[in-house]
Amino acid sequence: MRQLLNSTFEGTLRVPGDKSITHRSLMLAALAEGRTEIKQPLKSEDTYRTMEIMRAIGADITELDDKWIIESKGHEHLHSPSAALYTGNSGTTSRLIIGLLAGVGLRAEFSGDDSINKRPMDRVQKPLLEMGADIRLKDEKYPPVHIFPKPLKAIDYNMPIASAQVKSAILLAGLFAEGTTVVRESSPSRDHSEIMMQQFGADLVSKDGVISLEGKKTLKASDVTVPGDISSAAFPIALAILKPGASITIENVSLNPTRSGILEVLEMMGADMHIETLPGGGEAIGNITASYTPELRGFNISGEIIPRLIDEIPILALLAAYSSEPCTVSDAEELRFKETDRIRAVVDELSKFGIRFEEKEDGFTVIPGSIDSVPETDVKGYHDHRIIMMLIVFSIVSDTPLNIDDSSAIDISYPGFINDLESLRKDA
Ligand SMILES: O=C(O)C1=C[C@@H](OP(=O)(O)O)[C@@H](O)[C@H](O)C1
Ligand SMILES: C=C(OP(=O)(O)O)C(=O)O
Repeated sequence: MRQLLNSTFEGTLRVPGDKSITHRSLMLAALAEGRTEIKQPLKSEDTYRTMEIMRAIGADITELDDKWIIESKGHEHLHSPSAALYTGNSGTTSRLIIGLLAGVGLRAEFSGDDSINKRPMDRVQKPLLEMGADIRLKDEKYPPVHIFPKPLKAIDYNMPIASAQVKSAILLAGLFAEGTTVVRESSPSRDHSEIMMQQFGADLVSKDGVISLEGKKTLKASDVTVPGDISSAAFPIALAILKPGASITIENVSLNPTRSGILEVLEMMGADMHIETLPGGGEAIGNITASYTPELRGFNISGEIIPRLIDEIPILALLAAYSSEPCTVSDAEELRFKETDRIRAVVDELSKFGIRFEEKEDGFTVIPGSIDSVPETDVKGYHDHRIIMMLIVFSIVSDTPLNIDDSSAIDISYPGFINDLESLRKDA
């Protein structure tokens, strides 16, 4: 990483495929009858956990260089796994497979790594119990999760939190339930499951925050081309904005409005950024060019935008530290239930450099003007990919080595991160 210091960054990049879309395409391909090609999938720790689980329940998956081919005889031919499943560090795998396994009517048990085994699963269990599922949790909240086969009936569910993982688990179960499953959201969370279920032939309508899905319909295989992940793109974009002389274009990245809240905040901050939308159906895609912006304005975000940028808040905190005005994030208590408590992690690590925060239960305010000199410092990554990549961007922007205890978790979502930055490096 030290080779990235004292450089500037210029050029064009394609970030790896979208993690949320890759997980869902593996799951829907396993449930559908026929052959699905997933083009440009994200090959990362988290998506391999989903792949292994789809194999363990009977999907036939071939990995080629630039695509995965999934052949399945449909959900009726899937079977209970012969051993306990492992979801690693992946919240999306863990939450979504509860809905999928209960929906198909399989018997299974799973747990994950130390972080997953501390993340709440009762948020998914609750609506599924209402559907008639039999799901048991450790201490009524955590993995190991045990799922037993039971017939399901549709429910009408008001989402108590904005969570695409909970919504998707209900919809995956609803595919096989008797009746019409309805999910009501007050703030829109990412809608990849809805878009992809429609593509695979589900009878699903989504309008004004109400999603209705008819149960007991057979899915048909359908090819998926995975766009670049805007959550991964956020790191080189932030680098471009903060690093004098930098200008980076990210091509072919998801611009789905339920994911692109970060771009709205960068506009509020007055970042030098140009967005070009590309034609196509389904998921919105485009190219983003971001360039060094010497003066950044503040922001104050809360409410409906939060789920649309939830994974970008660690890197937004770094951008906020370089702003000339206060920056406030509220209504983001969900950050405390991610790979680590991301509010604590951001505040604890960035405070080491004199960056001043007012921490709240549901977010923080960053006080302007607090960065002056950045000394070489030991920092912690908490085995959280988003925290680690934020710290790496900070190190590069400040031209200061930051000694991160362990960077291996980058592979959870963006295995080629350092190489991609290296490819953009121009010696200063
Ligand atoms: O459904 C998904 O693919 C995801 C939903 C979000 O989690 P929540 O549903 O817990 O908000 C997000 O933080 C996570 O990275 C991926
Ligand atoms: C929170 C994340 O993922 P997951 O919930 O799938 O572990 C993330 O990718 O930032």
